Amino acid sequence: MGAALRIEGLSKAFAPGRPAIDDLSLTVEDGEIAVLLGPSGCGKTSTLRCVAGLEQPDAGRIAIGGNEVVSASGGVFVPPQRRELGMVFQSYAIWPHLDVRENVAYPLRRRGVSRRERAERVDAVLDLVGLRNFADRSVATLSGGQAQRVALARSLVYEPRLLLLDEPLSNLDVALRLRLRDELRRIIKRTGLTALFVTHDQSEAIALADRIAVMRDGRLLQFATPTELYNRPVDGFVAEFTGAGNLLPATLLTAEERKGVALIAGKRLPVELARPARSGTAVTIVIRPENLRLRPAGTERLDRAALPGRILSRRYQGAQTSYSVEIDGLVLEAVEAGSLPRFVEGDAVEVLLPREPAWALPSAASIGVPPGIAPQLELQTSDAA
Ligand SMILES: Nc1ncnc2c1ncn2[C@@H]1O[C@H](COP(=O)(O)OP(=O)(O)OP(=O)(O)O)[C@@H](O)[C@H]1O
Repeated sequence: MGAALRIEGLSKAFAPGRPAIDDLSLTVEDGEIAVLLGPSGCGKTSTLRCVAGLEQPDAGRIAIGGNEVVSASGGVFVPPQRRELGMVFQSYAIWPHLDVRENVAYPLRRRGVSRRERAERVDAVLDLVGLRNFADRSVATLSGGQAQRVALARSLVYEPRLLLLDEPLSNLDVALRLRLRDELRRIIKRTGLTALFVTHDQSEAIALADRIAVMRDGRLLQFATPTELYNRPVDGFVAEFTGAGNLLPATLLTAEERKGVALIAGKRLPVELARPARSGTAVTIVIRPENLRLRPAGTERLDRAALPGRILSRRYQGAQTSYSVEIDGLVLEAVEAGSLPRFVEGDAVEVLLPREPAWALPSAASIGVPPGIAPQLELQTSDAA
């Protein structure tokens, strides 16, 4: 028994020279929810369709549960109906002339499952998706969220080897989408199924996934847990695509292996390096706005991690307020939780940098600080503790 899903060297081009999928490799473990995340046109749906057997790749291999279903070079192509997959799409695709129970029972009827077993399995799966009381309702009378749960129940009822979901929540209103995404994770986890889920919505990916695969231009940039991805993005694109982030230019004062100290707005900041780099190298520091703290200027002794600044603008968002803060020529974004904003435009504030080392990416260009400059820069910090 191999991994639940193994994709190796997958490539597909619909037009010459413009690959929709570009040498993509990905392994999804048994019982894992993997999410393909990326901007429109990056190749998420094409990848899912290759796994489903709705598209033939130009190169690469796909194995489901250890069984090869596609090998472009080996001439293997198992048709979709023999891959034992569950599929849920944006459009619910349920039969309008059948009631809820008949819709969910349909795949079992097609597989020749007995009437009695059908009834038991349909009841169990309707319980799971919270639609037991709707079993005899016509699907025409259901809300969007209920209809999508019927589609989900129908794809779960025959216990597929792999569940494929393509933006299944995107037709629903915001409140329902948020509720159903949490429910969806709970339901999939209770069945123990392996799932591959496509979305362009980073908050949906973070809430649903065990691991997220970020794609751009057909390529896989990073495949990692939501916390790893959010806190240790491999590059600026992943950092920005996974949520708001401050990408700040800085210079490494010291560096050893993956640890270092960077100079940012005249302050020394401990950093963790995405890739080993030498002192004097230009880096980009990634700090999430919610990891910065604000306090009124002059309330306490200016300590090592506090940067004096001024509020440029604020955006009140109800549960939180976002601030743009100007610090020594840099503009930082900071977020404060709570429904009452504490600062107004023009306020003098201090920005407290996180205590734990900040994440530093190699910058495209190194500014190459000449030897001897770094110690001088260090002396400029008012309180180099
Ligand atoms: N059948 C097709 N014929 C021609 N080009 C296609 C076809 N399907 C996809 N493409 C192209 O391949 C690229 C990847 O498309 P794909 O649908 O996989 O992206 P996606 O990441 O799922 O985007 P979205 O989030 O908008 O659905 C796009 O440039 C798209 O235009």
